[in-house]
Amino acid sequence: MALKYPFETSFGSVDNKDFFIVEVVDQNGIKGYGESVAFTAPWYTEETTETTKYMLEEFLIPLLLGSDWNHPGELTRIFGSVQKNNMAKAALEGAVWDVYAKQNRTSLAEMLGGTRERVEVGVSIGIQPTIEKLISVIEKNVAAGYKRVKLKVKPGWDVDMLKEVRSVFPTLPIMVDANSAYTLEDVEHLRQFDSYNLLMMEQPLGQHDLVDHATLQKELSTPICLDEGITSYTDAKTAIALGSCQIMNIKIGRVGGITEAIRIHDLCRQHNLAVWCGGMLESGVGRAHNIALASLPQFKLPGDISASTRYWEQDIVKPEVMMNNGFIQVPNGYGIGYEIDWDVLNEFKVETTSFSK
Ligand SMILES: O=C(O)CCC(=O)C1=CC=C[C@@H](O)[C@@H]1C(=O)O
Ligand SMILES: [Mg+2]
Repeated sequence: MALKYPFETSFGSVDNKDFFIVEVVDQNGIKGYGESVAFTAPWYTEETTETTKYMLEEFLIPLLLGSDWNHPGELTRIFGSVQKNNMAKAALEGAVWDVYAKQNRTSLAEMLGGTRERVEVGVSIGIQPTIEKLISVIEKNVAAGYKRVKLKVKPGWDVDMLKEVRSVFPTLPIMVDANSAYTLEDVEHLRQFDSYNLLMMEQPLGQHDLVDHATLQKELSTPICLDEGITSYTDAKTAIALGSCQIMNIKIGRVGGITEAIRIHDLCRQHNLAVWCGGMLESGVGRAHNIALASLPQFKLPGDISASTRYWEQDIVKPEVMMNNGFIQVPNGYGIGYEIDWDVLNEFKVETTSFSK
């Protein structure tokens, strides 16, 4: 699916999202859906759309079909014989969770222990060609109702940019995401970010460098949030023990599924760290999973879960995901609470592969 606008980060630009939808059907014909969230190139994590497909076809689907289990919460253990490949695991596990909620005639949000009727959301804005263009993009999103803005930063597009943005939007809740564009040698430079009253600074340093993030957090008053650095419950436990961050971004795909995401949520709740739900430029299917997860109590900060229209001319779910005044209503229909719009999905479909028990 072509994005409405290219999404530029410190690593490069995404113009299209090439992904697949996993459909799981139970013995009674109940269908659940999951989405692979990896990109076509491995810049964000090591996975790509094609590695996800390979891991599912060769390992994860055969494991699912060949094992005995009663609850989607058991899949993390069953998939444990495959190392990493979290986005592949999450695509399948998410579809099973959807079936399970539908079998139990409840919404996915309720099944997961969600407590919110609506979730607060913000918008993530990529690097723009000019400051003027950035300011007009922010204006447009604020006018649409988004109340928190995340700005991508990299060396050369950071403090000067923030100074100008802050002069136009003095009170707007703003955060930045560096996708590991800095090192500890930049500490004096990064200290300047403290002047701009930022909600947080997301993943400034190396992807898995929890030690350097802990050192940096002691130097900055801006809270550090980890994204790429948290790929499991164990990472979250280590980051908390070291003081590597004050906030965590939870992405279902990055941590290997909903079950692991909830374990991290519960751990952060025990330690009083706020979490929020990150995005991967998903279609409506992945977005629906994010909305359900973000209804859990420790999701205390707005997530990167924008409306379908922010990225897509036409989404593959009906109704499309809608944002109203900075909030998305948590659907109360069974499962993910959105239907697949097959007319639209079939227009984008390249191939289908089926597996059965
Ligand atoms: O899906 C969204 O709206 C958020 C997108 C977003 O900010 C990101 C998606 C994927 C990789 C990154 O560039 C970035 C992030 O790091 O959170
Ligand atoms: Mg990020």
